[in-house]
Amino acid sequence: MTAYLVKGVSVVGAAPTDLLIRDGVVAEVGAGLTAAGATVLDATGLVALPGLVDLHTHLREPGREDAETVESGSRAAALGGYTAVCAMANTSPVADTAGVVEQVWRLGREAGLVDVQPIGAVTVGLAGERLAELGAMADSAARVRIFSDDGHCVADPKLMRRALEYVKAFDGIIAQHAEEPRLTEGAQMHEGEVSTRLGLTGWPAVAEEAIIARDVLLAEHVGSRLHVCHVSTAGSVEVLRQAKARGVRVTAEVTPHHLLLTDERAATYDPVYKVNPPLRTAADIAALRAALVDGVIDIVATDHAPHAVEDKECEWAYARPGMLGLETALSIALDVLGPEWDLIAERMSRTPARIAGLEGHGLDPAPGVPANLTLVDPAARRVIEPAELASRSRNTPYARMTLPGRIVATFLRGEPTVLDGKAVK
Ligand SMILES: NC(=O)N[C@@H](CC(=O)O)C(=O)O
Ligand SMILES: [Zn+2]
Ligand SMILES: [Zn+2]
Repeated sequence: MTAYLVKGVSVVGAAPTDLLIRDGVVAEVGAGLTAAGATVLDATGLVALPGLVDLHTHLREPGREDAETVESGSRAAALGGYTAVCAMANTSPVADTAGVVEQVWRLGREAGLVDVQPIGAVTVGLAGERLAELGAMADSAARVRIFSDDGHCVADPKLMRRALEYVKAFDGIIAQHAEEPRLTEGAQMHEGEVSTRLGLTGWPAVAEEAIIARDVLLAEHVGSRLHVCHVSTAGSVEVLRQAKARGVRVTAEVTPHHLLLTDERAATYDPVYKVNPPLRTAADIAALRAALVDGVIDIVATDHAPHAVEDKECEWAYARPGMLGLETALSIALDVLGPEWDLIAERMSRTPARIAGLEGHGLDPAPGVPANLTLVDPAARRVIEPAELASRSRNTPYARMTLPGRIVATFLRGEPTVLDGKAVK
């Protein structure tokens, strides 16, 4: 195993120092380190962050390997600075049994680029009718702790209650895609001025807010853990703020795209901007940013949703919702938050690792800590070229945009997965 001596790096924004990475851990931290035989990396001007952790990734394997595989998604993640991702259950077949979650977990191990933690489905086939084998998935080799029907809402309140009760036994979490389906029938975009102007059926904010309000009450009643996926409205932030103030065990995520892009993008009719929940208004964005800073929203999660060309390059109404996120998330966070390294580390690494219970992740580089970390060049700017992405899909909403920040290197347990901005394997 090669040792790496990282010279002159700023650890989470602190004064420059050196890091010695050896035998899978950060062996030493301090100025003027030397180490015979170590590969020296000049990290002048670079910032070291704990490896990023994504609580919400769609890897599409099994079933849609043309859009993404565990391996291609893992490579995209590593290039984005991630060392761990949680893989959503809406694959084909659905990850609703011990067999499927173990398959995804094993594929992640074989790829060896990030730790892939499968999320299990809440209901059989995501159909919302009966609970999947939550206990068997929890007891499997994949040790599933987060369950989600993401892509669909667990709309039945009784089923949601039973799911929350069931996972309480092993301190599991239900991650809800909050969308009251009766309020979003035929919806194509955010319901508001722009949808009226374009004549497209709207997806009202209340469809999200009503489910979050219900679910925080259910979680409070049961005393169980709820996680809210891709929060997108100012009203949702207020519901979460009140719930947290009462001590409800709820955590919430926001995506990079909901922090940056508005519903005005739909006026292009380019389906790359079609996503669930839909892009909202500038006022929503302002509320989401403030909530991310004050902690009402706990984390940034990508909702990386790769789609094949035929599912995206078609008429808006027929296009699948979703956009890529892994390779651009850190850049969007930098753009939105500025070089607030401690906040970025908190929202993109430490807190998601803690929520998901991922051991060895989300820890700042320090002596003895597993070397799961990423090196960022904050001064670099890059033009996003879809064809250059490692994802098998091309549906990035940031095509040809110039974004700040570049991932220079990523280490997983002391082994580089990215060096000099390129994937190592
Ligand atoms: N976000 C999306 O628009 N799409 C996701 C599903 C989801 O996250 O709801 C997908 O699987 O493509
Ligand atoms: Zn969703
Ligand atoms: Zn999703």
